[in-house]
Amino acid sequence: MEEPIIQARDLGICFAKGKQKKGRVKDLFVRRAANKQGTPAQDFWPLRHVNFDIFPGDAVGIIGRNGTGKSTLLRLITGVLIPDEGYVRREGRVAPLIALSAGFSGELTGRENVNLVAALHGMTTKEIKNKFDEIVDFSELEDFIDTPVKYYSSGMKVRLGFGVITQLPHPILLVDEALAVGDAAFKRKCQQVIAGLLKEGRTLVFVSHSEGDLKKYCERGIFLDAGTLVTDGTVQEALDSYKEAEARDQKAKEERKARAAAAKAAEAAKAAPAPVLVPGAAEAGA
Ligand SMILES: Nc1ncnc2c1ncn2[C@@H]1O[C@H](COP(=O)(O)OP(=O)(O)OP(=O)(O)O)[C@@H](O)[C@H]1O
Repeated sequence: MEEPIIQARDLGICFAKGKQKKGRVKDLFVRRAANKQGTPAQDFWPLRHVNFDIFPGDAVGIIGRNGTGKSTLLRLITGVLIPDEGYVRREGRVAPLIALSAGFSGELTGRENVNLVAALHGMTTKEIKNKFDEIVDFSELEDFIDTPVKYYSSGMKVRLGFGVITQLPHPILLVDEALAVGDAAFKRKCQQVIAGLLKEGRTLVFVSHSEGDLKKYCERGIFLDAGTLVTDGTVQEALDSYKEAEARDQKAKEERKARAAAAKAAEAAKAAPAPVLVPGAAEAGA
C-alpha cells in the first residue's frame, strides 16, 4: 500500500489567548512547565485530535471559517509550529507559499531576497543562477528586482514568493490564500503553474475561502470547525459540510436573538405600571 506523504495523528496545539506563540525551542520547555501546573484558564486549542493521511499527488483543500485553525495546520505541517499533542509527519520537503513572502527581508532587494530564500530552501548557487531569470520573469518584477522589498506591495511580494516556490523541487506545496492577493492575470498564471506541478505528481495542500479556487485545484477537501476535523471527503462534501455548519449557526443565532427579544419584551411588560381602574369609568364611557 502507498505510504502517506503527510500523516497527522491525534494532532493538537494549544495557544494562550492574546499571546503570540512562536515555534521556539524555549516554548517547548515553557509549555511543559505550564502543563505540570495544569492548563491555565486562558489557554485554548485551535486544533485538537486531528487525524488524516495525505498521499503523493493528492490536492487537498482546507476549508473553514475565520480563526478555525487552517493556517495553524499549515504551520504545523511545515514544522514552524510544534504540536502539544500527537504528531504530523512529512516524507519530503515542503515548499510553503505561506511564510515565504512574509520571510522576505524588507531592507534587501528582490534579487537579494530571491538568492537568500531560495538558498534557505535548499537550492544551490548554480540552481539559483540557472532559475533566476525564470523567477523574475514569472513574478513580472524585472523593473523592481533591485528595489528593496519594503517598497513592494503585498501582491508584488506574493508574486516574487510564488516565483521562487515554483522553482523548488520539493514534493509538497502548501498555499495559504496567497492567490487572493494577485490580479486576474496573475491568478491565471498561478493556476497553470499549479496544474503543471500537480501533473508532475506534486502534492498540494491549499487553504482558501474561495469555492471556485478550491474546486479548481482540489479533488479532496478537509473541513475544520471549532478546532476539530469535521469532514474529510471530496471537496464538494467538505464544502457542503461547511455550508451546513454556517446555516446551523445562523439559525441558532437568529433563535438566540428572538429569545432575547422575547425576554426583553416580557421584562418591559412586567415593569410597565399597572392600569389604574377608576370606579364608574367603564359605565361613563358606555
Ligand atoms: N502564533 C499564534 N499564537 C497564538 N495564537 C495564535 C497564533 N496563530 C494563530 N493563533 C490563533 O489561533 C486561532 C486559529 O488561527 P488560524 O490563523 O489558524 O485560523 P484560520 O482558520 O487560518 O483563520 P482565517 O480564515 O481568518 O485565516 C485564532 O484564534 C488565532 O488568533
